[in-house]
Amino acid sequence: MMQWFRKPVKSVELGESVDSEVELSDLDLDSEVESSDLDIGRVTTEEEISGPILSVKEVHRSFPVGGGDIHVLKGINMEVLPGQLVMLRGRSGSGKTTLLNMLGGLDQPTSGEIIFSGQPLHELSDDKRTELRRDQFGFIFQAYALLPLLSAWENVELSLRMAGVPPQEWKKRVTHCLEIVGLGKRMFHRPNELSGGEQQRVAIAKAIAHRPKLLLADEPTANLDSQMGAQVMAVFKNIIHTEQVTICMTTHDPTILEVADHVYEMVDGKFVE
Ligand SMILES: Nc1ncnc2c1ncn2[C@@H]1O[C@H](COP(=O)(O)OP(=O)(O)OP(=O)(O)O)[C@@H](O)[C@H]1O
Repeated sequence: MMQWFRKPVKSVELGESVDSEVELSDLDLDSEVESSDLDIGRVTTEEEISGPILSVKEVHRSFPVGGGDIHVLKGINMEVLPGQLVMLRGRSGSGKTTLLNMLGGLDQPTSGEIIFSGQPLHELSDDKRTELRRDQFGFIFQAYALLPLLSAWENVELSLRMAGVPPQEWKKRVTHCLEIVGLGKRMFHRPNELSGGEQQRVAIAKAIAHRPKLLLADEPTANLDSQMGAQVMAVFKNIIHTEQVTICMTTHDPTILEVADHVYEMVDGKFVE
């Protein structure tokens, strides 16, 4: 059995510099987890001591372009442990999104292995990968992917409906998810009645509603100012505890790196130290 340790991380300060658009008191972080828990000491589960949730071995990805091949990923190796927040950092075009798509089963490597919770993603049929994505993965993209005519509540409910969660569970789960992202008082607002940071937090609630094991986020703070970005990161740290989710995300933003358990620096399709 492999034992692992969490690197102590600095949590995002939630109580400072409140701006007018976002009420930080909305963040009900203390209802289920003490703020001090954001840094340290939580109970290690059986799964955590049993090894990585995601294991990537020698992954390459090429795309056919104009009669030739463009080699985008050039031998990626990584391991993600349950409950970690892992960031992929690198310049535009370095291959971050290509890798994230692969980790989420949206694309297949040209060669190499991706093992998720013991299952070889790279060998699964399209149908099996679709099923896995629906049940065990959550996705957050830069553009919030919220339906503009639906309220925050309805947007989150829709994702439960699509995941096949029984209707009698929707109300409790939608309320819970919106509360843990700090939107208990904004549940019936439509996206255009919310700030960018709030919309991104609805997108997080939507992505975790069906209780995924792995959350994949592509530049989740890219369109946000630094305060809103910090709030999104605080929500990420919180849901790792409350929802037992593992998070892999891409970023350009050097100011949020300190909340990561591990940062992989990507240059031209490879990780560098
Ligand atoms: N389907 C594809 N066909 C051809 N080339 C592709 C394809 N997908 C990605 N690429 C190329 O792979 C390289 C890496 O793209 P990728 O989107 O992964 O970079 P990135 O690091 O996420 O960049 P950004 O930070 O700008 O989003 C780019 O040069 C891109 O043009």
